[in-house]
Amino acid sequence: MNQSSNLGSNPHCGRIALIGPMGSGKTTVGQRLAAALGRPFVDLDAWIVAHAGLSIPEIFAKQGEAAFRRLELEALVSVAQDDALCGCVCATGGGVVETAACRAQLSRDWTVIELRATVATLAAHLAGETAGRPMFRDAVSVERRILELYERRKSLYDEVAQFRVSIDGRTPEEVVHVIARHLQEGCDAASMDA
Ligand SMILES: Nc1ncnc2c1ncn2[C@@H]1O[C@H](COP(=O)(O)OP(=O)(O)OP(=O)(O)O)[C@@H](O)[C@H]1O
Ligand SMILES: O=C(O)C1=C[C@@H](O)[C@@H](O)[C@H](O)C1
Ligand SMILES: [Mg+2]
Repeated sequence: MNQSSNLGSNPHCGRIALIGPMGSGKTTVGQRLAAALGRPFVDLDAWIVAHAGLSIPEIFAKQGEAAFRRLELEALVSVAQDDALCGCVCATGGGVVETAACRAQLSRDWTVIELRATVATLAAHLAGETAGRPMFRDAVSVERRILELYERRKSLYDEVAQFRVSIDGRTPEEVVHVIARHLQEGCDAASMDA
């Protein structure tokens, strides 16, 4: 299924950014969506790790969260300016919306799609994977931290997202299908999927 020819009518339909909390499937869905659309895929977290030569926990530990957020902005801007990544699907990090300049960049140059999930779904997806993650450091419980982060970021996701997809009870392939259909409709459909 190569649908890239259907995406030209909307000025934002060049680059596609997936946003949403950790564990919502941005990387998993992003890879599959890019393959389905015949577009390049880029994962912002992986881009940062490759360019910094450090893992994300190492960046947080050695340079702090503010430095990570600067790298995240640098990564987003670089991807947006890279001709080889024209029309790419980009899986962002869960906290990309915390930086105002990232939100401005996303609003200006990207089709932004938010993946939404309940705390239970996110916790299930992250099971066994939260131990080394900086945002789960000192967390009382995984569920509590997921909720805290979501409450802090909810309005920020809302500010930049043009379309929202609930992933609860859907396979990655089903999520891809919902997004691809929305893009095919020229991004004009309702802002939340049915
Ligand atoms: N719709 C889905 N159904 C079932 N499992 C899923 C779904 N989406 C993602 N997963 C699983 O959840 C886990 C987290 O997915 P993924 O790494 O894609 O999330 P992410 O949003 O990129 O997270 P992060 O912000 O940490 O990068 C993976 O094990 C993945 O296989
Ligand atoms: O939610 C967050 O703040 C983060 C999410 C991950 O994707 C990484 O970008 C990093 O661990 C920070
Ligand atoms: Mg990811």
